[in-house]
Amino acid sequence: MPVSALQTPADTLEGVLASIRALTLPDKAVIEGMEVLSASGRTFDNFSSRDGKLINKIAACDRADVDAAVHSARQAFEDGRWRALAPKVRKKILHRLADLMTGHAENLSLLESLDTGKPISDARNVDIPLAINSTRYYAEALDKVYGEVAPSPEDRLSYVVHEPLGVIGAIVPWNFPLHMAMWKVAPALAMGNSVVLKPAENSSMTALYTAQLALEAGVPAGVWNVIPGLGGEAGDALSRHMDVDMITFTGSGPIGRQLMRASADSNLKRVSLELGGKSPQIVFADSDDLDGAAANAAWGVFYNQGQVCTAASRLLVEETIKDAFVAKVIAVAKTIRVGDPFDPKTQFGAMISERQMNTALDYIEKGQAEGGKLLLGGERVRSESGGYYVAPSLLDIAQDNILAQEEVFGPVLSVLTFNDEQDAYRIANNTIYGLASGVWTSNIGKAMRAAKALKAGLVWVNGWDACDITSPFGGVKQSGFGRDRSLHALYKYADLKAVSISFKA
Ligand SMILES: NC(=O)C1=CN([C@@H]2O[C@H](COP(=O)(O)OP(=O)(O)OC[C@H]3O[C@@H](n4cnc5c(N)ncnc54)[C@H](O)[C@@H]3O)[C@@H](O)[C@H]2O)C=CC1
Ligand SMILES: O=C(O)/C=C/C=C(\O)C(=O)O
Repeated sequence: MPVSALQTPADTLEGVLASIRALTLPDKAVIEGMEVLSASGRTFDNFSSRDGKLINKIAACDRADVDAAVHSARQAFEDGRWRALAPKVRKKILHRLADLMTGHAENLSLLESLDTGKPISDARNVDIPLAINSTRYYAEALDKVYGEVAPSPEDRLSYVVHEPLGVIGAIVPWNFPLHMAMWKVAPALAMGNSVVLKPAENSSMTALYTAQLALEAGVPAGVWNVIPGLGGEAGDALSRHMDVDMITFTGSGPIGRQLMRASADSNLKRVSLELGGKSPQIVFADSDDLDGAAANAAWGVFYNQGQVCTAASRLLVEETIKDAFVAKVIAVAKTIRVGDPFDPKTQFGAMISERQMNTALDYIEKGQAEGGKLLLGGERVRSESGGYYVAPSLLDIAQDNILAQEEVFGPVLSVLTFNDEQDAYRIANNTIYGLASGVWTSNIGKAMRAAKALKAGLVWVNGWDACDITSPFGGVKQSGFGRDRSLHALYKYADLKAVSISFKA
């Protein structure tokens, strides 16, 4: 059980390594308020992305553990130990959780960087603060959930209330482990549900740690269970469970499809899917901030080593400024400090796994084989460390190149050109995905037309990743459906009940 409170973050590589050595690494499931081994006693190996070495062995939950966790969550839901608390009490407890996460932010950052290979500075400045922010946002929102009074005859009162769904199964990925978890867990809990969370097998530790903090904050046992394990075992069993009311998921398209099949084959549980993307960033020649556009073109895809569902992986630049603009992007990319994730100065760390690294390298090779011209990077770096590092890479491609269509989920930026507005929107929309999109222009009319023309759940004009928790996040087409963030995500975890009462004398 974690015990440390506010710590001063180490500001050297040696200091971070010493802090990590001092940590107790979470490795057990959290079910009914207890840290438990898997029922079978099996574990899975958790490897470091930074150097490929074994970090620890974590409980490998399977069907039996999922049954226990869902049973615990159901009991907690039905007896009302959480749902029936006054909203102001639940709010206070979730704020207390956010306070504890803040107190433990350095440990959470260390665990996140250790598990994923992301730079410690990103974990400290982005992942963990955003996870805390989500917790606070939904703590604050939960006592503002009002129902409606519906038009009725005079001797009748008809009203509509939002009721929690019951047991929510949350399945999250490894690219922003705690951040993605709290996008789902915080609104689901705020609405009064119980949650069974399955973290990705590469990145279970911050969720396990935070579930312990939730107990300390006063979230009753059983209300938030965490079952680490393999996707095909724990994740599959959760998705097929007859007593889970909803699966909320972020991850790959193939698993998203599988979750829908599992729902259809079991109890028709709701499914909310946040899947991948091939997001375009369009740069018009009339932009008066081409330096800003270049910085966003680079960081829009290289942040988190490109492992972001909204990665701006297609740069669409107006033909007339192509060469000058691409030179600017390359200049920015060359300043990115690739290095040891535990060095606080590092801006770009390791990819999650050997598999993910090889996927990125394969795509770079295929892109070139299909005529793409490599402009930067394209190779594995820091290989002597044993970790999984790919250089920020840029390719000039044609529209029929595989890199114009398929998600790489790695640090690979593909450059395409367009001639006019309609050409830009046509190319931008020419994928199966529709998650994020961006436009750089100084023409307000063009910005408005682009916002309308782009088929995406998110459109950012003159800035990439420009929204926060207050805006809904999610996609159209094969990027999925359902939204995280904002009040829309809160209501996603509720059902509507319409009541009509006669008071005729
Ligand atoms: N939209 C996003 O943010 C993400 C997209 N991806 C995409 O997916 C590709 C493969 O990455 P993976 O880690 O393999 O993604 P994935 O979709 O397999 O994993 C995401 C989560 O689903 C779970 N899962 C896996 N198989 C499952 C099953 N049969 N039933 C239920 N849950 C299951 C995993 O354990 C993990 O918790 C990446 O290269 C990337 O293109 C991956 C992670 C996040
Ligand atoms: O915008 C953010 O804060 C991060 C979003 C990342 C994802 O949803 C993802 O990569 O899955």
